[in-house]
Amino acid sequence: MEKNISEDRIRIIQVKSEIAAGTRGASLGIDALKIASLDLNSDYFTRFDEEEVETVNEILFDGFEHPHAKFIDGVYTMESRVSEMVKKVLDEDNFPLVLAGDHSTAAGTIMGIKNHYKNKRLGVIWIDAHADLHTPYTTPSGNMHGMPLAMVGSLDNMDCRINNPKKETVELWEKIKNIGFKGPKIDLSDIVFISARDLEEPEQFLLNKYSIKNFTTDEVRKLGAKEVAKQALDRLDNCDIIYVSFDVDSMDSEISVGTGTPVKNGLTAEEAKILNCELVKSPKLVGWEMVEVNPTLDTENKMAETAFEILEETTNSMLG
Ligand SMILES: NC(=[NH2+])NCCC[C@H](N)C(=O)O
Ligand SMILES: [Mn+2]
Repeated sequence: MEKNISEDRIRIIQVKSEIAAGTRGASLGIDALKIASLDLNSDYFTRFDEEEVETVNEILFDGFEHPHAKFIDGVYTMESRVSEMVKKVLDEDNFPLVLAGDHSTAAGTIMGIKNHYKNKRLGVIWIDAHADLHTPYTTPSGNMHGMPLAMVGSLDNMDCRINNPKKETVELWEKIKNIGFKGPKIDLSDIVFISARDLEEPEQFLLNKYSIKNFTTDEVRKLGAKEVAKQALDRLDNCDIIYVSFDVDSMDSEISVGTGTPVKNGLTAEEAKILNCELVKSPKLVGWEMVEVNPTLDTENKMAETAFEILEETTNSMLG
């Protein structure tokens, strides 16, 4: 078993990038979490060593050249940097706890994990309103935070093609899929979604094609968050290691106001907390991530305060 996470092994990796989101402001999410910790009188951010990945957010001022994969050149840089940082932290025998802006960089986290654990089978638990399985060929928006799982699954999803990205876009997309090493980092059937409820048809097609399980909000409510966490881990029984990605928009749009793409019928904050706290008890856990807090869309930092409480309890839960 992999896990024995002690307080001194946790490295908070900050990725204040927002270039892959469609709405501005997610790069401020990490600072909003820190403000929340102060307002809630928590010593959380004094407890762990931090790392920070340098961003390229200034490219936002230039406008985008790739309509079906906006700022893909910057996204390629970010995925590479995150991947290297996560690998470095794991190489040093520490635990990557990633706090990021837009969700695209979770692909970098997965690339870094797989680059360290080359021969291990990685299971991914994706708690999110969205499936983030688009490609430049299928995206409705061109926003690359809708694409991280396709990046690490090395997918194009040509069966569902609706866009015709230009040559330069495709070249960069190929480079992204091959960061770290050539080809897929995960098996698509080793993904479990929780509360994914705003999927486009090309994504639903992939869920069916690879028999990917999505625990709906209804199932979480009926079975209870603890039971769903158990069943999610059971489904990944054949995986050697587990990574959990928590997008705050998995929570209901009444709670997750301060995020770029809120969706109705989501989790309660309590359900999200229990799910994360249970999942991170797995001895196979090798990484955890929280994304998409956007204080510019919020009132009185509510989103960050809710997210911070989940962050703190989840971290305490992984320490055992
Ligand atoms: N990580 C996120 N918030 N993703 C939202 C994606 C929304 C939509 N599916 C799109 O591709 O534009
Ligand atoms: Mn997401």
